Amino acid sequence: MFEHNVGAESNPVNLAEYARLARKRAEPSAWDFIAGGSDDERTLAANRAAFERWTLRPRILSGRDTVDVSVPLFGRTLASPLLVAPIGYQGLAHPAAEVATVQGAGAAHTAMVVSTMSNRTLEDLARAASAPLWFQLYCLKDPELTLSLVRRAESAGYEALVITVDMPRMGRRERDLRNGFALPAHLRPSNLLMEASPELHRSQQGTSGVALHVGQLFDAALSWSTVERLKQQTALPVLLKGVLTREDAQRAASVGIDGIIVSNHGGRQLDGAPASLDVLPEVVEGAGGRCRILLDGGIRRGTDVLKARALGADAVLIGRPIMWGLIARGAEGVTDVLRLLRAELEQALALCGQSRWTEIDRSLVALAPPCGGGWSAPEEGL
Ligand SMILES: Cc1cc2nc3c(=O)[nH]c(=O)nc-3n(C[C@H](O)[C@H](O)[C@H](O)COP(=O)(O)O)c2cc1C
Ligand SMILES: CCCCC(=O)C(=O)O
Repeated sequence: MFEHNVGAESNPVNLAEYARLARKRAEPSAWDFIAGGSDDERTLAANRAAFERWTLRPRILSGRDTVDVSVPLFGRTLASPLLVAPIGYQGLAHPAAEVATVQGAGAAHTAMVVSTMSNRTLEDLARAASAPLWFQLYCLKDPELTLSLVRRAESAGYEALVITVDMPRMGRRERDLRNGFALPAHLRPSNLLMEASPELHRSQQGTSGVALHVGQLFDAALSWSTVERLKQQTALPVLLKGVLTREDAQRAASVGIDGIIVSNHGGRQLDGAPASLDVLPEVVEGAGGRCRILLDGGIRRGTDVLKARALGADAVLIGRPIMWGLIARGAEGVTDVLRLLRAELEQALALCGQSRWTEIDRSLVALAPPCGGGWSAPEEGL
């Protein structure tokens, strides 16, 4: 299983080794913020366990010696089906924060989704980019401030708008409550031009500064009408991030949403929500071919990416492993994590007797026979 292969740490050869290295280097409460999930962290563990339940069905003697993992998506061809997931407050991981991630992703020819809660402005990040950028939007209580973020992203050349819909309020992350986690004073939510709220930076055991800030700022009454209005207000492709049911996929498709990201926010929101991989087939069915389908949560190996494809994903997003690379080695670490994962994906594709990402179908996977041991969540929240 994923964490069993952890060996040399100075020169990581897989993502688990990056996790080890990053954990040693990170400030403990920042590590907890990044690694943790909500409540009992069941959904966090479920995301990984879901991949373990599927096996691959390799086909032999294919006679093909090339692999092509490029993906046509929203009018452009991405070099690979990997995207960097939106992650807020990357200054916790590295002094250069999102600038290093954008540079690292660019060097790996990988598209990146920039969070509303980035520590560097979306304009600065656009200037540092050499691969496509998408903008992730948190809908704020103030609709004008929300719309101004969309306009800024459009002007700066972002190519898609990802509206995160699973955080009308923040999940209870008990690690953060225990640590009295707050954002260090030198880190700011730079896209919000106002002064940051003092709560965000106030550390007090039993509270999370980040959660208090979300309570003040985010639209807790976020609804379909807000999403539909935003869809009308922008010409960018619009994706909803955080869809987990057939019903919501049907509705998203019926209001003209261009893409769905099947996600439980990396197990950080509703604990008890299903693993994203487990609900991928029903979301694909609900969307009925009308939206592109992406998935995130628990992807740590190239074979995981392949399984997500076989069950219906057009592309996938990578969250925490990007932070492991960033903590361990800055921009180079981000590039290396993405290169490792892509190399694993290409290797797995070839060993499955396939040559094209776009041609993979459901016949590539089968449910694994139940094994006695079961999955236990690694303490690191890997
Ligand atoms: C530290 C951290 C910060 C995150 N910040 C955001 C964010 O600002 N916006 C968002 O839509 N999702 C955010 N997410 C969720 C990720 O985009 C993604 O859904 C999740 O991390 C994927 O799971 P994985 O970490 O197992 O790959 C964050 C996740 C982490 C771990
Ligand atoms: C204010 C949101 C912080 C980033 C986030 O989405 C998360 O921690 O999951």
